[in-house]
Amino acid sequence: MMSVTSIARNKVLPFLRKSTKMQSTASLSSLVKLEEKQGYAVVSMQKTPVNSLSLEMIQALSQSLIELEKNKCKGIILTSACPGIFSAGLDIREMYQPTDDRLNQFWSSLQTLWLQLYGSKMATVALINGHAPAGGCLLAMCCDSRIMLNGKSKIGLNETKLGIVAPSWFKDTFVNTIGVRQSERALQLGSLFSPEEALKIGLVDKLVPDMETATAVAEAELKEFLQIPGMARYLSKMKIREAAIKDLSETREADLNQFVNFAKTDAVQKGLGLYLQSLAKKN
Ligand SMILES: CCCCCCCCCC/C=C/CC(=O)SCCNC(=O)CCNC(=O)[C@H](O)C(C)(C)COP(=O)(O)OP(=O)(O)OC[C@H]1O[C@@H](n2cnc3c(N)ncnc32)[C@H](O)[C@@H]1OP(=O)(O)O
Repeated sequence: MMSVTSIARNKVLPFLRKSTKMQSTASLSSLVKLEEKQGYAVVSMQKTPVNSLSLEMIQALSQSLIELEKNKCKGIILTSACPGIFSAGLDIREMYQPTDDRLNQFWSSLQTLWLQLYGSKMATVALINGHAPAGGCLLAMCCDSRIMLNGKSKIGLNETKLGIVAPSWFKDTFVNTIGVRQSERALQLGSLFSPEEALKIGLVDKLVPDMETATAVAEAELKEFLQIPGMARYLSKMKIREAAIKDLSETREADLNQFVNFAKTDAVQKGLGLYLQSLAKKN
């Protein structure tokens, strides 16, 4: 098995682990690119056009983290290869008129990815090089630090604008990042923030003017985290995150049932259908 450190610089890592529920190696590796750098890896989402988090995309991200941790990778920069978009969040088509089996797999895979990334022993930096609504914002918040490209992109948990409700673990991640009051307001309003606004409320840590600067700043940020003794850094992170992680770990089944029942209601299905139409009409 190839290790992250043994592959040639910038070479794409194949996905090697097999699982009955997981997609094939070829389909997963086309969605996420892993590049080895000196002592860390860049994880680029490359599901065109908008890195929507479909079941396959979620599993590809999960699989990447499994491989990286197995290969003793110490840190990652999570970013996007899609111009102008970090991630458009959950693939709305997964929730619209789904089959029960697929909807279950979809949500359960998302729970797994959140538990992996939010609780990762690796140091994690999100390089948010474009829009990051809802699930895209969640992915970024799972990281230890967020660098955002300044410009027209927006970031936030906009679920209520779609007539859906961010689950407790989305809320916990938000509260742990920006605090209770800002979260209460932004969750209700489904606020999407400009990079400047996101910086002001602590949703992102640094802004960068262009991609060249972004890469350098993200690398420097990751190195700062990696200079700290790993166990001390990880256990300190867990002091903040462990309650939320424990909560979902202990209530996964109930959370899954709640999501499935909620997603299948007529009101939610109608709302998602209209939202999909409005996205399609734009083009
Ligand atoms: C009682 C309590 C119980 C609680 C339990 C229930 C909990 C349920 C919670 C579920 C949580 C959901 C979290 C989410 O992530 S929902 C998704 C939210 N995402 C969005 O709102 C983003 C929508 N997209 C956009 O705003 C824009 O696309 C963009 C990201 C700003 C990019 O704009 P741009 O102009 O560049 O691109 P287009 O809009 O033209 O899009 C290109 C094509 O991509 C399709 N698209 C976009 N986003 C999505 C998406 N999220 N899922 C699927 N498809 C998407 C779009 O339709 C275009 O497709 P087309 O080319 O075929 O027209």
